Amino acid sequence: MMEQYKGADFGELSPHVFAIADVAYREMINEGKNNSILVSGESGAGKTETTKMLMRYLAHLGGRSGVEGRTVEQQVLESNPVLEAFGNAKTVRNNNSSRFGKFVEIQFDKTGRISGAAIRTYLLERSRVCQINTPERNYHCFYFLCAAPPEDTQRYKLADARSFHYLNQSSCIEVEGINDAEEYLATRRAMDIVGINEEEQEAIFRVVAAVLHIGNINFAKGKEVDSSVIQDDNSRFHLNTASELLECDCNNLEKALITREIVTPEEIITRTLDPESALASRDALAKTIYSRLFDWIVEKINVSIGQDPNSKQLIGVLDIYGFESFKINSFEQLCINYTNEKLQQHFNQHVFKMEQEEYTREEINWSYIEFVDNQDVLDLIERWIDCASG
Ligand SMILES: Nc1ncnc2c1ncn2[C@@H]1O[C@H](COP(=O)(O)OP(=O)(O)OP(=O)(O)O)[C@@H](O)[C@H]1O
Repeated sequence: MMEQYKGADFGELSPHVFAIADVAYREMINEGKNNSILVSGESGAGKTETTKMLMRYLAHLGGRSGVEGRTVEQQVLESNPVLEAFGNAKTVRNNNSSRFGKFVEIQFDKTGRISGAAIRTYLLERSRVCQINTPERNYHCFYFLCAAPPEDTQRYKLADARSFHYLNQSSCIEVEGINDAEEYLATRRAMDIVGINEEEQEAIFRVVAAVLHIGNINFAKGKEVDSSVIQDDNSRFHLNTASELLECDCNNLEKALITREIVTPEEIITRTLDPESALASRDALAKTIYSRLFDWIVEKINVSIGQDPNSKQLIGVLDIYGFESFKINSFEQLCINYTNEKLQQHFNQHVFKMEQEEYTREEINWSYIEFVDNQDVLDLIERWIDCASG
């Protein structure tokens, strides 16, 4: 199929993602134009799969066969399983839903060969780390790690996924078509290819396990008013294990969870927290650690793939998270849907509005094409943001 679309005139063959990638590549080569491809659609529509096909096609056109070692295109393609393990989860709509936005910039040299790449990610859904509902799951990597070979799970003091609060809030632990044990090994192999070494892999999974242990730390009321203590021996075990895995002092970790420091111009005031606030601070810590781990992995992949400082030509592929509407929508859905509306407006602007204005200007006889203009939706959200920010 790739061969058929290679160099074919746009529109000559049936519509296909390869046709879009082909025209982007040809224009870049022939006219020196950089191009970006926006892959949009609601959640589960097939954006991520389409993005992978676009990248495979670009690798087919600009790849360097016969090159020794790991090529840029191989690393870019192999970064998908790694990013999906840490940034994708089962949702109501999609068993492998991307919970972040991704912009992949593929750089080419003068001869049209791929010479570097950069991956930028946006807005990982942090709330999922601590809160999930049936029939959804948390991020895949947690289940992969719980299903790892015994020597690995023992090292991280892990047990069945059902024993962890961050996973057992949903009754969905296994997903049809996903073999967590095999995926764990596949993720490790993909990490090797993208240049994450054994020691770094250990550190990554230590942090993943630590997040699970943090989620099992519970609090009881302390003697003082509005204070709390570690609930029982079980919670203390998880606190100790989390601090071992994170290589931090156990007392400091405990203090960080049950107190809050308020910095004033004069002094730093330490206040104790009631059990409910301590739980909130536990969850905030888990979310922050996980999202920073994700950013670190992306950064690591980028360093390993490498950028071409001399590259003048590039093709960007944007895979955003799709539009979502649940029974209860949170701030995250507002951000996701606002982004989608904004991109839809960009599409409307270029495909309908500007094009038709040009027809009018040039007095071309054509029949007006109706489209749903979502400007009112954007006005509503943007004016609300303006008001909220004062
Ligand atoms: N071209 C395809 N061929 C076969 N199956 C596909 C194809 N595209 C998508 N699918 C199926 O649909 C599922 C959802 O696709 P994908 O993850 O690409 O959706 P998405 O639009 O990126 O969703 P989200 O916004 O939730 O990340 C895939 O896991 C796969 O099972």
